[in-house]
Formats: sequence, structure tokens, C-alpha cells
Amino acid sequence: MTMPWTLARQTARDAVKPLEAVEVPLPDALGSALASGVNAHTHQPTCDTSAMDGYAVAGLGPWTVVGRVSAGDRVPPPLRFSEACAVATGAPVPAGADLVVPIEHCHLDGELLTGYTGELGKHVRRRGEDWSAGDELVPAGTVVSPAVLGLAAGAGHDTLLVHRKPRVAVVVTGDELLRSGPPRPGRVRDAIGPMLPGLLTGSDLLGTTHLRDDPEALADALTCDAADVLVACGATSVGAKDHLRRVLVELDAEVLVSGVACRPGHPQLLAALPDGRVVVGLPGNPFAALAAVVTLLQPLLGTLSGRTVQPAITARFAAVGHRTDTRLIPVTRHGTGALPVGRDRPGSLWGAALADALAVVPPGHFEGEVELLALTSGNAS
Ligand SMILES: Nc1nc2c(c(=O)[nH]1)N[C@H]1C(S)=C(S)[C@@H](COP(=O)(O)OP(=O)(O)OC[C@H]3O[C@@H](n4cnc5c(N)ncnc54)[C@H](O)[C@@H]3O)O[C@H]1N2
Ligand code: MOO
Repeated sequence: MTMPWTLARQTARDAVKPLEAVEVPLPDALGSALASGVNAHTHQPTCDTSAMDGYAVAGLGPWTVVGRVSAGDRVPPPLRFSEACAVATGAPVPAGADLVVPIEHCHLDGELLTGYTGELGKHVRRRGEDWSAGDELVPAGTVVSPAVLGLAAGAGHDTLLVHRKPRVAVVVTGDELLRSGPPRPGRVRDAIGPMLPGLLTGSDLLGTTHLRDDPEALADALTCDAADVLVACGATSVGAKDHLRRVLVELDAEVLVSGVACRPGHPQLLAALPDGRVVVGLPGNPFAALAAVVTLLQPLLGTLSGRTVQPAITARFAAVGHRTDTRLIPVTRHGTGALPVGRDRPGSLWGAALADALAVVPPGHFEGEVELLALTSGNAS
């Protein structure tokens, strides 16, 4: 039974649980979602630290220079009134110092230092100024970006606890499909296989298998137990060679979504196999397949990979919607608004290829803020 688009997306999110947590070395965590928050092992900075190359000074000048410290040196002895210590950026600042005077604001005559003084504490990064030991720096569910890796390393981590990435196997079906060269009457180039890997960021793609319209081969492919998610492309409709629904019945699958009230992407489906693996059926029309990726596949992978659902991105938009179904319309963003790209027939990816996002347009005439689904890789909303 055809399901409203919003409910279908939520059903995909709720169909599974996050995969198990694994502890991995920092570089291997990139792109995974944190299974626990990243906490600081120590204060940052761990001691009062100079933010400038210059002199740490105590009291009023002129000062007598009594020492010199570089980044990496031990904390120098405390300063007394009218004493100074030459400090490098990143060097520990001695106790008793009131501020650091940058080198360009100083004059040194032998060991006698004069210079312009600023306010108390100037150019000193105080111990714990950035964060304190035990602070949560990044919450669980955050996708590990390059900046998260750098932050985690800076906060003293060598490993991170992340959710295992979902393993995805893709099966592309169709007697008519070509994998190279130009299409010709009766033969069509596979446009979905090449599109999918870039839409599965945060997952491990095990491989893409091309099959003829053969129910036994399809059933075999869907029993690949190395995968958490099986993506079947084509064969979702009701034609004589559209075997997916029949094969799912044979495999005792529970069909969770059988058709979605959205254009394109009407016949997309979601099913759970008896062993817990999940099948997503993408319609053969390539733009309809993309619509099913953003509606069912990416939300499903988002939950499996443990990602926090991000707040919707919206833009002002006006369109004549479908009478009963949600429309997914390729758009480009302009300031706070969005404009349709056109060229969005279900069999064509032309509009989507020129677009920044798909606008989610509810049924009926629409004018106002619409949700945008980014078309860059990894939209796991
Ligand atoms: N009687 C009905 N017929 C159809 C309905 C319906 O409700 N009743 N729905 C239509 C809609 S909407 C769609 S979408 C398609 C979905 O069809 P399938 O998922 O079964 O896919 P196919 O029949 O195999 O192919 C449809 C179309 O797409 C081309 N195709 C297939 N795979 C690819 C690929 N990998 N790359 C590029 N193009 C592909 C294929 O050649 C067909 O032209 O069903 C409608 N029919
Ligand atoms: O809705 Mo189909 O999915 O038009 O192409």
C-alpha cells in the first residue's frame, strides 16, 4: 500500500538500529559516526601559554630579563616584580607574569627591557581556557570529519569509538542494460550503478552485481549475507519481468514500505529479510532511483551508521505540487530561496545533475519554506 513520503522516510529510519560500536585508530574513524562522545583527557592549554613571541612581564617596566623559554620547554621559575622572561609562541608562561608583551612592542637594552604594556593577561592563553579535563567536546552521533580527527588528537585520543559502517551490496537488474558504449534502440546504459557509490558515503560498498531479469539469480543475490543492506535496482514494478516483489515473498521478507506517494519514485520499496538484513528496491527509472535513495536508502543508512539526524535545511520555494503525492524537484539555491532546474522526467538525471538539491514539495499548490535534500554525497538525513 502506497505510503506518504514523510512516513516512508521515518519508517526507513526506524526500521533498524545503529550497528555495533568498534574502537578504531584515529585515521580509520574518518566518515564514521561517534558511538560515544569525545571527552578531553586534559585541560587545554595544559598550562598558561604564550600566544605571542615576546616577553612575559611581571609588574611595571622597565623589566630585567631573567630567562628565556621556547615551546616544549618546562615551565620556568616564577617571575618577581619588574622581571621578564623571553617567551616563544606556545611556550609556558611563568607564574607571576601579568601579560606577554609582543616583541615588536619592546625595546631591549642589554638585559633591560622597556615597552608598551597592554591589559592584564593580554596574549596569555590561560590553563583550561579552551576546555577543561572531562569536558565533552563532540557528542555521540557526530560524523567524524577531518576537524573532529584533529580535535580528538589534540585532546589526547589515539583511538575513537565509532559505529561500524553499514555494508551495502548493490544488484542492478535488466536484460536491456549496457555497461559501456552508447545506448541504442532496445538497449539502455546503466545509469544507476555509476551513481550509487557517491550516494553511500559513510557506508562500505561491497560491490555492484549486474543481473539479467532472472528471479533465481535475484533471489541468490539477495541472500548475500556479507551485506547489512541489499539494494536492488529495477524490477520494482508490476511487469512480467519485475521479479523483486515475488522474490521477496519467496524469501519470507516483511515488506515495510511498498510504494511511496512521491513523484518520481512511486514503486520504491523497503523490506526486512528474516535474518534482519534489509532490502531497498530502487525503481529502474534513474531519477526515480535517486528519489528512492534520498527517501529510503539514506535515512536507513543514517540510522545503521549511528548518525544524528540533522535539522532540515530549508529554502523559499513556490511550485505547483502533485494533487496527492509529494514531488521531489531538482533545484538550485539562490540566497534564501531555490529555483527549479527543470529536465526532471523520471527517466532522466539531467535536472538532478544540474541541481544542488531536491526540494520536497508537499501535495497541492505550494508556496513557502521547503525542505532541501542535498545532492552532494552522503546526505543521510
Ligand atoms: N503498470 C504499471 N507500470 C509501471 C508503473 C505502475 O505503477 N504500473 N510504475 C512506473 C514507474 S513510476 C516506474 S518508476 C517504473 C519502475 O520500473 P521498475 O523498477 O520495475 O524498473 P524496470 O521496469 O526494469 O525499468 C523501468 C525503466 O527504467 C529503465 N532502467 C532500468 N534500470 C535502469 C538502469 N540501471 N539505468 C538506466 N535505466 C534503467 C528501463 O530500461 C525502463 O525504461 O515502472 C513504471 N511502470
Ligand atoms: O514515479 Mo516513477 O518512479 O515515475 O518514475
